[in-house]
Amino acid sequence: MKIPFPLARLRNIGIIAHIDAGKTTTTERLLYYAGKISRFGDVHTGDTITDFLPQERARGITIQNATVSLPWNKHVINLIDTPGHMDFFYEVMRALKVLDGCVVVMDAVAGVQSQTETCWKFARKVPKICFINKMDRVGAGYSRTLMELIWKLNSRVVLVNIPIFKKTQDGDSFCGVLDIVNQKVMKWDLNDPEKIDISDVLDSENDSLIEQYTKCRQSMVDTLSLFDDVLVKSFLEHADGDYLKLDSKTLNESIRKATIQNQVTPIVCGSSFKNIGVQPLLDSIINYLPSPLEAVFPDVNKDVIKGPMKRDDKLGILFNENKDLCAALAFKIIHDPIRGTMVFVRIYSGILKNGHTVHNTTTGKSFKIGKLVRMNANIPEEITHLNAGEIGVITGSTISENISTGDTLISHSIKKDGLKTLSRKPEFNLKINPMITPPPVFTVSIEPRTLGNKKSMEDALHILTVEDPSLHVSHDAESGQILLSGMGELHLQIAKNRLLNELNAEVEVGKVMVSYKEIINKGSNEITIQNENGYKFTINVSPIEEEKLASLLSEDGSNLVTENETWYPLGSDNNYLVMEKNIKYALEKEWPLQLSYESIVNSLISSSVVVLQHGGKRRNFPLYSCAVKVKGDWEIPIDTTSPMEILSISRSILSKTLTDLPEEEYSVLEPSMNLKVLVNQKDMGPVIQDLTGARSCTILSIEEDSLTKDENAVEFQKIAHDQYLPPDSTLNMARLENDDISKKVINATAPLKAMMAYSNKLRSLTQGRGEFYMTYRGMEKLTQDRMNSLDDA
Ligand SMILES: Nc1nc2c(ncn2[C@@H]2O[C@H](COP(=O)(O)OP(=O)(O)OP(=O)(O)O)[C@@H](O)[C@H]2O)c(=O)[nH]1
Repeated sequence: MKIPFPLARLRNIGIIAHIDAGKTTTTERLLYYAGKISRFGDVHTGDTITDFLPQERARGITIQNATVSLPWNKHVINLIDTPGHMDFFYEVMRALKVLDGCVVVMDAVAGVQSQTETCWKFARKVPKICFINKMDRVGAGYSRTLMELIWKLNSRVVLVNIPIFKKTQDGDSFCGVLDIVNQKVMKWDLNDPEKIDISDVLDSENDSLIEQYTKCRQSMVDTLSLFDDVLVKSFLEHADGDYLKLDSKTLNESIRKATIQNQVTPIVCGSSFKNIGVQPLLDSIINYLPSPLEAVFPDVNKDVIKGPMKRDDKLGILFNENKDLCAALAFKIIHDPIRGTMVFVRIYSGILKNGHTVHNTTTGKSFKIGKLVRMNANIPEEITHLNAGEIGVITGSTISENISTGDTLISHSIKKDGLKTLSRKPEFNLKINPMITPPPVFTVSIEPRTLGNKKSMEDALHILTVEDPSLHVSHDAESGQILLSGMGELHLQIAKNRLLNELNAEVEVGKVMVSYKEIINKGSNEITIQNENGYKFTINVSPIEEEKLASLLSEDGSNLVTENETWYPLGSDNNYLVMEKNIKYALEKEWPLQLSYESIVNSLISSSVVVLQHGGKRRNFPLYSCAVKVKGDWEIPIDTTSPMEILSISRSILSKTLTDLPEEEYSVLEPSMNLKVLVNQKDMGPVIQDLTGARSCTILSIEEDSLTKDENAVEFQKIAHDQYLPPDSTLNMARLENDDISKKVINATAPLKAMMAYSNKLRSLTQGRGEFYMTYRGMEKLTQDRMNSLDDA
């Protein structure tokens, strides 16, 4: 038998950052230097490996995650190139769910940009290294970017390498890096991407370089010594307290430990476009980011995994020490015109084999899987099995109706049909908590061109939403229209193009509108139905108290089990199905019903989603932040095999209890955004006037760019002060108080509706110098004024 690839030599990583930081260009160079491609493509010519969708090539931006695998120094790196545009943030969220570490790419001119901040915060538990890219550009600021990183992202840094420049007629030109760990000067040949001139820094005749090296080393050791006693011992005993004598192996081990513990971020720099600094980035991925054996444990339902999870060299994570168990998470689904449905999975435990039967713990269904493949961007490679820690794809005719994004799959690692053996163990019900889909904020109406096009429209919409769960389809009860909702205007534009051009749907798409919701202000009556067929359900709906929800949610927002209740998310509108522990069946030793518990829950989920989507009494907008509570006294006949009656009973109770609530108990909500506008001092007046006047924004603060009012700011300002930063002509610019140069940041909250087409307005108010970023803040009740403007619209 083939010996499995050692898990310790595997890296599952993502590449994340603000739009245009250079993620795809960097990925392309990583593939090139790893020997996976013989020439690198370019985002301008639309021939990169990871941006393979027609729309990605046409627009030069990444829209969906692309997985590639590359060898480096006897290791394998599975890498996901993620999109940087905020409309596609769900892609980043789902990649981070299955990755063990990530590379954060920064544009050395732009510094720490807003979407990088968002990604960084979301990835707070994931070990990271940072690649300061675009060092070749005029205005690139290595130390200025680092300063921002420390202040804005609150991280300690370890400078693995720093930039070096050569003098030219036009000034300094970026040509290589000074490797602080290995004491090397590395200079790349601009005419030959393979050629590097490497020398010992101490042999250099450049005193300033030696001084920078010495100071960086000292700063590195001082930072690492805060966390690592082994390093301190080595420094004192073997290096005689001399910073330069500490060997690179000890340093690398220490950086690795501190990175995996999330205590420091190693920094490397370069220019992907000019092929400088990419090989040291590859080394750093291997040296500092965790293997699956060192990664953070996945978040699972604690009711079935009672003891601590353990790690095994070959089997990955052991749940309840079960060595037969294979557990995987489905994190992405695509429909390939030739290969059919393809489900991307991350294996956490055991081995998944071709043709084995798997059990979906989310739906309660079991089925046989077809072929397994490993994807390199859009090129598949057939394989016989997937080992723990690996990322791969399941294909086969049975999977399309049996797996959705976020489902946990269980299989027997050895026996082809070994589910019977597993089904007696508690971990048969293991759930790796899925990612939560963010609420959509924009909507378009979709109509078939003719009645005959209705079926093909529904099929196309089904494919779109299965592939991208951050798109939602609903039905407007009042107008009878089908509505497609998403995360932003670009998101819906791309979806529209896919519908028309890729999926060939004959549809008319309306104009983009903001998604409104409704909320109930108090709980509805509890209604019980008990019928002669032996069904009994008691259900009511109440508004969710945010504090209660926050106290229940695990850190990544998905594990909701209390002593008496389990909370199941209902789509993306912050609605939940709350199942009380069943009084009758919970006491039985073995499950007495024909129908699985999962299919009962799934029926209740389906009916709740339909009724809540049907909308509130004010404007029929979908209901938001509701808990549908099913009391624990429910009963169903023991021999029922179909959930149909559960669907219809629960739907009728829910509709009735919501209809009984008077209209005054419903309120309309609109999406509210956190807004950050960067402008020069002299443009502030008109920008603020426009925001507070026509756009009803609330200004929260006005700050200097790159300063943070965060409570950690003082601590991190001190860290920034203590950290040695190499000389950088742009460093002081960040601190200049000169009104013409220093940018101000206006922080505000804004109703999304008022911010539509804001980029044109800001451009005209600031002669193109202003920038703005928005992130979703939450749904807010409409003020009377805004309610009136809704009436007028
Ligand atoms: N000068 C310079 N330009 C670069 C460098 N790396 C990338 N670029 C350019 O930056 C632009 C964006 O590069 P991409 O690689 O598409 O950036 P991205 O982060 O993948 O973008 P999204 O995936 O759309 O978020 C392109 O014009 C690249 O050629 C670099 O090192 N130096």
